[in-house]
Amino acid sequence: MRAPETILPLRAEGLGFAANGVAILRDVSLTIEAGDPTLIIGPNGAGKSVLLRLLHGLLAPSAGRIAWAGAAGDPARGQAMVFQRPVLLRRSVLGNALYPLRLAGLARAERARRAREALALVGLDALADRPARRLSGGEQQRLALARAAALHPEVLFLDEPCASLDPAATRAVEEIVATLVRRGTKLVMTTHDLGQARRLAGEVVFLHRGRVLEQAPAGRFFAAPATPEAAAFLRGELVW
Ligand SMILES: Nc1ncnc2c1ncn2[C@@H]1O[C@H](COP(=O)(O)OP(=O)(O)OP(=O)(O)O)[C@@H](O)[C@H]1O
Repeated sequence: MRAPETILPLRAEGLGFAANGVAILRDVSLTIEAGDPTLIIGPNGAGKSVLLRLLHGLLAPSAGRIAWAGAAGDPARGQAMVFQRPVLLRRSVLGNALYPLRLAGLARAERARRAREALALVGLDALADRPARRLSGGEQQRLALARAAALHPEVLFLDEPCASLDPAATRAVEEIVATLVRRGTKLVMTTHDLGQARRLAGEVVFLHRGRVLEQAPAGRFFAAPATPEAAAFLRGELVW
């Protein structure tokens, strides 16, 4: 069930991030609205992961600000994140799905219901009692998705969730993600896989050397990128 008060749009204004005196993100301003998935793409080292971590609140910006709507609520409650390499607890598959629900303060019966529902969503219900760390890479990533989905976030951040998966496992993750999108979850995702970006994106944020060069509807971005850097990236000619 969606919280009655939306936390979107999410606005970043003049966002900067520097580490050890090196600017990694510079003057990033963008608005993320409810609706179709936002895919953040760009060459290796462009700052995609750093941007996602800033938006999620895992990193603090060195400059600028991030503002969620629905200030009355706690934005942390409306969003969840899945990482490239999931960190699973040394407990069962079900135990992993239950854990964040307990942290969120949900009642026992509701925790059990949501965890079971999320495991069914990702096709892991039959493996509920297995030790999570013995799952395959693809299964572990599906469990990480279940763990996040069980929180019923309005916004789900995914950082290269398929980077270490084979094509079949990648397809499975994409199907789960598509189901979440159909259910109304706003997806904000980084990927280096242009095919995946084309399959999933409603809009594209193109990042290059720490700056947002384009934010555009996916159809327009892929058909007619507005900057020479994006055009070169789409041709496979921009490596940094
Ligand atoms: N906490 C940090 N401290 C110092 N440097 C960092 C930190 N996080 C990221 N970087 C550097 O910032 C740059 C951008 O990193 P980031 O991981 O965001 O890029 P990316 O676009 O996600 O790249 P990739 O596609 O290779 O994952 C890189 O040069 C990286 O080494």
